[in-house]
Parts: sequence; structure tokens; C-alpha cells
Amino acid sequence: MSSKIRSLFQGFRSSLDGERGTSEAFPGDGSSSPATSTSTSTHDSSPAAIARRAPPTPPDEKDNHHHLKTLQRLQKGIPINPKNSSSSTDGNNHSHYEDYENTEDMTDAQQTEVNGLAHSVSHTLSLSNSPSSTFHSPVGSYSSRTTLNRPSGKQLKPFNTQDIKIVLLENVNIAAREILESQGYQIEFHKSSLPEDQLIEKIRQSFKTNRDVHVIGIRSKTKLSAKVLREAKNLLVIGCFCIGTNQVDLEYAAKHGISVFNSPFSNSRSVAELVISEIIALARQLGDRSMEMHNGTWNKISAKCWEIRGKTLGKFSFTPEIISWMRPLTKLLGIVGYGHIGSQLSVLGEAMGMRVLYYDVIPLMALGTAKQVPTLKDLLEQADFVTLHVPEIAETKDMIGAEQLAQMKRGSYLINASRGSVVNIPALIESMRSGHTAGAALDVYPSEPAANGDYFNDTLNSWGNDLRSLKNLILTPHIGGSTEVSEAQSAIGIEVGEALVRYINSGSTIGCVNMPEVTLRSLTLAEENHVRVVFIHSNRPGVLRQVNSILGDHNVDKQMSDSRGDVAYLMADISDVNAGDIRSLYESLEALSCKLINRDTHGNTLTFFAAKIMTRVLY
Ligand SMILES: NC(=O)C1=CN([C@@H]2O[C@H](COP(=O)(O)OP(=O)(O)OC[C@H]3O[C@@H](n4cnc5c(N)ncnc54)[C@H](O)[C@@H]3O)[C@@H](O)[C@H]2O)C=CC1
Ligand SMILES: O=C(O)C(=O)COP(=O)(O)O
Repeated sequence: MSSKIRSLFQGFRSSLDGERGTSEAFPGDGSSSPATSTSTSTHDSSPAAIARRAPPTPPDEKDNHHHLKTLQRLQKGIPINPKNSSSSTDGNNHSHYEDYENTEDMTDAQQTEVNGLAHSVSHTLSLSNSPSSTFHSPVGSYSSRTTLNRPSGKQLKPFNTQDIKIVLLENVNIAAREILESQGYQIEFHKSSLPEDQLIEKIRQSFKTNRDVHVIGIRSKTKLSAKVLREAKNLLVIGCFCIGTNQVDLEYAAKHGISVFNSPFSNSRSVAELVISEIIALARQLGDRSMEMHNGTWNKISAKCWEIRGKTLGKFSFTPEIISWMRPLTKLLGIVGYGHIGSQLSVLGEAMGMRVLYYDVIPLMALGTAKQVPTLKDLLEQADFVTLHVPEIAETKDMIGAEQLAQMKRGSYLINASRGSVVNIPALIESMRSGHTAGAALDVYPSEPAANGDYFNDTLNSWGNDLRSLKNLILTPHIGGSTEVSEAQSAIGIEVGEALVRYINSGSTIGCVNMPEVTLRSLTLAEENHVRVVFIHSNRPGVLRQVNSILGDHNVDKQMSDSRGDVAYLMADISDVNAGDIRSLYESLEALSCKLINRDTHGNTLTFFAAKIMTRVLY
């Protein structure tokens, strides 16, 4: 990368850092765009047509220079011409973007150009939104973003699901929609989430066919319970266009051969930055001062307002005793859950002069001078700010209740941007009313509305109005990951969109959260009579023997199999398969079952156990 490009990019980053404002649109936001649209791509997705497509030409530095210029102009609200942005420097363009505060308000075509620029810049310069993006990253998950742009081997096509039909909910970013449409898949797009009964109805009616949905794409609101999944008889895969996957019944999905993908860290930095802003805002009671000013009240006070940095020692030299005496004056940040978000926060907190302690259920390498503590209690007793970054699982439900709040120091603060179920809200209200907890910031709630509107009251959660009445309590509508244009939302769209395409077209489960991770190198164009078999089955003895006896009629070139709990995933590339063989191969695998002994409470019972969960043949 030339130094010119690098310095341009640095300028671009600092302009982002300095000028970014975030907001999120949902239905009810007055947007005039239709809430639902169905698009049927006219692309020819046959293997031959796909193979004919030329691989994309990588943009050269000149293009980067231009893209960066354009992005800088977008960030500054300077008009550019979406049809011919290369002429944007002449100052004579009439902007299609200038009135928009964010791309949620843009048309799809305008978002497309912005995302395209961002995607192109980030791919070409190998940029990451997150300085420590490889930390804890699952194999292949982040680097996989570039895979679709590489010239690859033969593009496979599912045998028994020719027309892939996708329902996208919760305003999934345009970047994802483009990736999926470019494959010729059909997409039904919805801006908001749907409650269970409506979702079931939607699945039943989608694409005017009977439950013919192959892919569902959601964010954090849509609950894909067993009841909902049971209706989606043809579902192959779920894309969670977010980090959390607690909204999906992962076990039910796996047992029915439905793979689930998420974006493990594309919005981690966005959450960490929001938390940093909240730490300062709580320490200075910014929320209250701002609210007072909005109501016309000037209330200049310094009582119970603090800096968060460590106390500087200035030019004087102090004895170690004095230094250790001064250390407690440094504000201590306590991070619960030191994963992608927690560890980002650790770096940012230290950069602002805070000391960092963290608690996690597994031993993790400390970044900087942060220290892991053995128990949650150790952390709660010492930290001035406690911030929660754990997943929603049984162990984290009500993790912070009355007992834990009492263990926290008097005058300390609590921040929750993980999941609403992690904090017992009535206990927090009590602790704040008593003055024990000096302030809190909540981004997530046990029940959250499916769309934007006047929903934050006692109807949704019984204590909604109690929360609204509390001082020094920052309430945000689950916006931790809500940044866009080359940041969280478009990055997530690209990452999950590409994972879905890889899964549908090649069966690869790399990055999957509920299946074993299995992949094989691509088939080449020269391998004409080769097909790929994906067989998801119960993890029981004897199944592989039966599968291999079916595959054995052909030549098994390569094979990989792995299991996760009760479910096993086998992928095999076999050759010498004529077009006419594909159906019988598929049907033999579909019919596969094996005999097992199941014991009931009264003794031994001989039963037949169906081994097959799902068969896919890709050719
Ligand atoms: N507010 C928002 O918009 C967003 C919220 N989130 C939430 O934040 C959560 C954390 O995200 P990441 O850092 O990316 O997840 P991660 O999986 O990278 O890290 C979670 C960490 O929590 C630890 N952990 C699990 N159970 C624990 C327990 N009982 N006690 C202590 N530590 C425990 C894990 O070992 C892991 O290190 C997500 O699961 C999601 O629910 C994520 C993104 C955006
Ligand atoms: O990524 C996550 O887990 C989040 O909580 C963000 O959710 P969202 O995409 O904003 O609904």
C-alpha cells in the first residue's frame, strides 16, 4: 500500500471517528420505502453460467484513491454523484446523498454504492474495523470475507433445492441482499421483526408456496423457537446478522439439519465504543444534565462527578508507597466476559487511564496490564464501573441481582449491553433508589419491541416507567451494534451473506455455531462427473458404514466427517457419477436408517432409529 493511500485512509478513519453519528431506522420511522419486497433475480444461476462469469477485477490504487475520496465526501456530507462519482471533485454535482444522516434513509441503490465502496476499500486495503479482530476469532471466520472475490473452482449447485428462497427480517443490510441476489436466490425482505404467530403465518405463506423457505435471515429480535422452525419444513440454514444467537433454538435446529451462522465480531468495536462513551457519561451525569437543558434548566454542578483517568504523577517523583496509595484513585473498570467485546473494551479503557480487571469462566490472556480475577465477587467488590459482555445462556440469567449489586462498591456504576436477561432489573431499580448504585446504562432489555415506536413503557416490561424515572440512568434502544457504512451493519451483511452462500452452494460449515465445522477444497471445472454429497445424520455407530456402502458404488475422492453432540456432518466428493445417478444417490441416502437399541424406563426395547437428518447433493 502506498504511503499516499495509507495517509488518505488515516484521514478517512479520523474523519469517521470525529464525525460519526449513529441512528437506526425501523418500521414506524416514517420511511416511505415499502416494508416488504420480494425480488426474483433474473440472473442465470446454472453452473455453466456461473462458471462463465469472469472473476472480479481487483481495484487498483487509483480506484482506492477515488473510493476513499468519495467516502470522505460522504462522511462530510459533501455531495457526490452516485451515477458518476468520479466527477465528484468538480463541485458541480447534485447530490443524492446530502440530505441523509445515515444510509438507512437512502434508497437501496444509494446504499448499494456506499456499501460497494466500503466493501471494495476494506477488501483491497485489508482493513479491519477492529484492531484486535483476530483475537479469539474462529478459524476462517474473518478472513472468509474475501473468499467470494477470489477466482474459485467449480460453482456447485444444489440438486434438490434449485430455487433458493430467502426470507430476511429486521432490515438486514443491503450488502447481504446484494450478495444473495447475485447468486440468483429469491429474497423476501421485511424491515421489522415478527412475533411468533405472525412469523409462522409468514413461513406458511412465503413465496405463495407451502412452507418453501430455505433460508431465514434475522437480527437479535426475531425468536426462532422450535415451534417456528417446525413450520419451516424446507429450511436449510439460518443467518443471524448479529453476534448473539440466543434467539434461535440452536439444538432443535441442529437436530433437524438446519445450520446457523452469525457474525462473531463485526460489531464488537461498535459496542465497545458505546460502552466507553457511557462510562464517561455516567461519571459526569451527562444524561441528566442534557435532559435538564432540553427542559430549559441550567444546573451547573460538580458534586459526584469524576474523571475516569488515573491520577497523574506529574513531574514529581514518588516513593512506591505513595504510588500504591494513589493507585486506588484510578477508576477501575470491571469487565464481565472477556471475549471479543470485553477485550476491545479492555484496550480502550486502559488507553483512557483506567485500570482493568476482568472475570471470565475460562482463563484468557490479559491485554495490556489488565488482570483476570478468579470470581465475579472479586470483580464486583473492586470495580468502579462494572460492564457485562456475556452471552445469554442459562448460567448468565440474572447474573447481576440484589446480592451482586450489594457486593458492588457503594457509588459504583453498572453497564449492560449484553442481553436483558443478565440483569435483574427490579433489583437494579432498588439499588439505584437506595443510592448504592450511582448510575447505570442499559442497552438491552428482557422484552424488546419488534419495531420502532412508543413502546418503552409498562406494557412491554412491568418496570418500564420505574426505569424512566431514575436519575443517572442511560437508556438506549439496543443500538450497541448499530453502526453502518463500512462499519458494523454492512460488515455483518457481507460476512453472514457470504457464509450463507458458501453453505448453500458448497456445504461448508466453517463458522457455523451449531454444527461441526466441515469443509473440503473446491471441485475444479475439469472434474465433470463429480458431485458433492452432504449428509447430516445422527451421531450413532454404524451410520457411516451404511453411507459409505452407498457412496462406494462411485469413487470417493475426498471425504470429511465430524460430529458435535448428537449430530454428525459428512461431506464427500465422489466421481464417476452420471446425471442419471444423482437422483438415485439422493434417494438412497434419504432412505437411510439404522437399527439401534433404545432403552426405555421399563427395560430394553428394540427400535428403529432414523439416522438421516438431511441429505444434499451438490453438482
Ligand atoms: N448491545 C448490542 O447491540 C450487542 C450485544 N451483544 C451481546 O454481547 C455478548 C458478548 O459478545 P462477544 O464479546 O462478541 O461474545 P464472545 O463470545 O466473544 O465473549 C463472551 C465471553 O463471555 C464469557 N462467558 C460466558 N459465560 C460466562 C459467565 N457465566 N461468566 C463470565 N464469563 C462468561 C465467555 O467465556 C466469553 O469469553 C453477545 O453474546 C451478545 O449477546 C453483541 C453485539 C451487540
Ligand atoms: O449482535 C448482537 O448480538 C446484537 O445484539 C445486535 O443486535 P441487532 O443486530 O442490533 O439486532
